[in-house]
Amino acid sequence: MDALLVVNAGSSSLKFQVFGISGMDLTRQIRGKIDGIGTRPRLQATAADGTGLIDRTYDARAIHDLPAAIDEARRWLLTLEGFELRAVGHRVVHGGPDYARPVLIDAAVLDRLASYQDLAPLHQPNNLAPIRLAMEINPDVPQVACFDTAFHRSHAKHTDCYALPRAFYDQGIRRYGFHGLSYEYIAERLREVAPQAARVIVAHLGSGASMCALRDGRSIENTMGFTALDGLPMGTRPGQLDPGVVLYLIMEKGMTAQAVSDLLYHDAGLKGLSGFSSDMRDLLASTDPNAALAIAHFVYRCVLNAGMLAAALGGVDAFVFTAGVGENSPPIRARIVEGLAWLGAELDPVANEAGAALISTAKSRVAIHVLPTDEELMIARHTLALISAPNA
Ligand SMILES: Nc1ncnc2c1ncn2[C@@H]1O[C@H](COP(=O)(O)OP(=O)(O)O)[C@@H](O)[C@H]1O
Ligand SMILES: CC(=O)OP(=O)(O)O
Ligand SMILES: [Mg+2]
Repeated sequence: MDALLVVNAGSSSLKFQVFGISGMDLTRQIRGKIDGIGTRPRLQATAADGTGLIDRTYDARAIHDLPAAIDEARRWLLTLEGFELRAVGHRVVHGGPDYARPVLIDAAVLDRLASYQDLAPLHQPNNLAPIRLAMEINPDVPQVACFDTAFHRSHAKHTDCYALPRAFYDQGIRRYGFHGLSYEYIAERLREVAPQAARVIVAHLGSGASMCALRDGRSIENTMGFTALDGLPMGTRPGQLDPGVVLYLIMEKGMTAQAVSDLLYHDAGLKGLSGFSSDMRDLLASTDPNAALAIAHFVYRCVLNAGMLAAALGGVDAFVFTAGVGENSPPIRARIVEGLAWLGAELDPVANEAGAALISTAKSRVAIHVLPTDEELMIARHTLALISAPNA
């Protein structure tokens, strides 16, 4: 069968899927992921009918980073039979000022994408490594890069700029925003499940976390900026931080730029505040007061940022939870919705515990949805469209 491979390297997980292609039709054949990288690595894959193909756990040291996960996933994928690889689609977190839509990758594109490495050090190197590998192994198979930043390129300029001299904007120092493939998918789902909702806040709460304001299905604002450090607190990133803290650490505490970068990308957020884990499941299961502090901070910042996006939208018709925490954690959803009571949001606790798709009461003024995201499907569609009509 002609097949398309999708690769999505996140900050704590590597997701991969195989789609069968026939003309412009895509049929999902395999869903796979390695999550808990560096904490509790686990490789799982299922066939189209949900049958388990592999479920293997590893010692944290065996798969301690994304390159190790890529290696393991590749070894497993090579054992599959019956697929003729026709294209590979990749999630690439940063598209910089140059890429407002998916692009076919060649050596020049790859060089350009590598130049954004410092703008997304937790992701970009891991996004580009499998591209280089596939170029080496299968140089004739087309590869497509799909960007987290592209969906936000519709933002108005006054929302996109920082209050810095204009030259900095022209150099590309802008509020790009991320998780765009996820928001693009959710916007599409909302056209089916809530077509009347014009003003929507989507909370993508995973290991990386952000929120997006959708007006009529288009992104008008989000909580991330130039890099994926801004906005909400995350597994290992602090979210919004006074830049004065960075200056103080370098100028007064003598930290090197690299040490500050490591702190902000790897040792802050839930991990930094709790002192022991970046994984929300660990914090929820713990009785440590520092875990409670990390959760309270996370919930508070989510509520605060939702208020900001509500202002950008001039009111809220619907609120969507998605990604690892948003899709799977009833207690976190409950606490965030409690903080949105001022907007007229009211939770149906039974629906929330049951993991229903709609978790608000009938009289809630904001419809609260839980919609599993599907970045991989968006990547597959963009990839198929580009290889079918590369010059469109
Ligand atoms: N049942 C759960 N309760 C709370 N958090 C969960 C649950 N399941 C997964 N998560 C959280 O989801 C995160 C992974 O989300 P995901 O969107 O897959 O992340 P990423 O793509 O950024 O690697 C994990 O770090 C974990 O904290
Ligand atoms: C942009 C980003 O933070 O991505 P992820 O949530 O996959 O880490
Ligand atoms: Mg992710």
